Amino acid sequence: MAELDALRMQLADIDRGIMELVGKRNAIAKIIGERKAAAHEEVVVPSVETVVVKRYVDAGATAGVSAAAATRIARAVIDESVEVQGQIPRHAEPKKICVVGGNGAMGRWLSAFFAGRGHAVSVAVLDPANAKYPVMTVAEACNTAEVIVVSTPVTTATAVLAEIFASKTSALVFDILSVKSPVAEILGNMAGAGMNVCSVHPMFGPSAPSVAGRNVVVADCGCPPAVEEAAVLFSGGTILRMPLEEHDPAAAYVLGLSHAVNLAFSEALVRSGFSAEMLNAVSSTTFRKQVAVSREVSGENAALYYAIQRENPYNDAAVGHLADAVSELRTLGKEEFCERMAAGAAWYQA
Ligand SMILES: C=C(O[C@@H]1C=C(C(=O)O)C=C[C@H]1O)C(=O)O
Repeated sequence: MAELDALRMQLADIDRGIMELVGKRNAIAKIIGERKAAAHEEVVVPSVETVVVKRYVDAGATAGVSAAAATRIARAVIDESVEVQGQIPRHAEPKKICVVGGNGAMGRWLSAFFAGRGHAVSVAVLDPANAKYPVMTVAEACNTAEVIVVSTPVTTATAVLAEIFASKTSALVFDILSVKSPVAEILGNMAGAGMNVCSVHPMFGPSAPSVAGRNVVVADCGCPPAVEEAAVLFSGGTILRMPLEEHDPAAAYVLGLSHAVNLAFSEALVRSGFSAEMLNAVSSTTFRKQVAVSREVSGENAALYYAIQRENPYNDAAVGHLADAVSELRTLGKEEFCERMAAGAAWYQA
């Protein structure tokens, strides 16, 4: 026992040393992050990360650490340094920004995010008593704000955009909806009338600690300068510019399909009659990973997830492929099964 205790003390010393090194690494990453912030550059540099991961794998091979563990450790320290860099305030030219729907989960995230960057944030909300920022009406925002962010549910966004359209405001206007088809027409009309409008989709939820390393789609609905103006507001994130009409076909896969897979997985578990405790006790590697994702998805905002399934007209085709693939899996012959599995592997390789 005394021998084990002594060995564990040695491990404890090493563990503290590792944390000390990660802390030192973070401090250097922070300096790199400050340079990036000053230059309005993205935090994540995938080509550098590839080199870093290889460095861990190579050093691991020498030190007797498996490639798998070296890769996981590399990922953990890189993710940590990305978050450190994401917390560095980015000094943009301060703007008067009104977040419509500023009491919602993403509305709150955006308000705090913009306020943290030195912007003067106000909100237009249904319940002013719960607001964390000065409250104004949409009409007032149209008169006084320099940026109006529409962060409402899909069902109310069109009416809000119509009110903004009617005001002919000169403010930069964008929504952050997960589904763009319901607002594509009005956004196009607003741009056609000369308004400063685009459409943004942060590809993350309100639990994201920063924008660093996270994708932000900035979609063009006919006013390219608005795209650039909005991109600056999200500087540090990984900005992806695209024409508005390209958003929903892709979102049907990166949101609709991936939610559907997880929702169906959870539903199948509910129908199984087994308890979570029982299946977790016999879990396989794949089951454990799948449960981690599906469990997280099951706790998300149901109204939003419903809209993502129902309001994106491209979703039916994406989820249809899933339904077909699952039903065919039950009858495929061995040869075809193997071919399809190989085709899947090849798709990821390409
Ligand atoms: C530290 C940097 O920023 C990020 C973090 C990296 C890391 O922790 O090694 C590598 C590349 C970037 O994605 C950098 O650019 O060097």
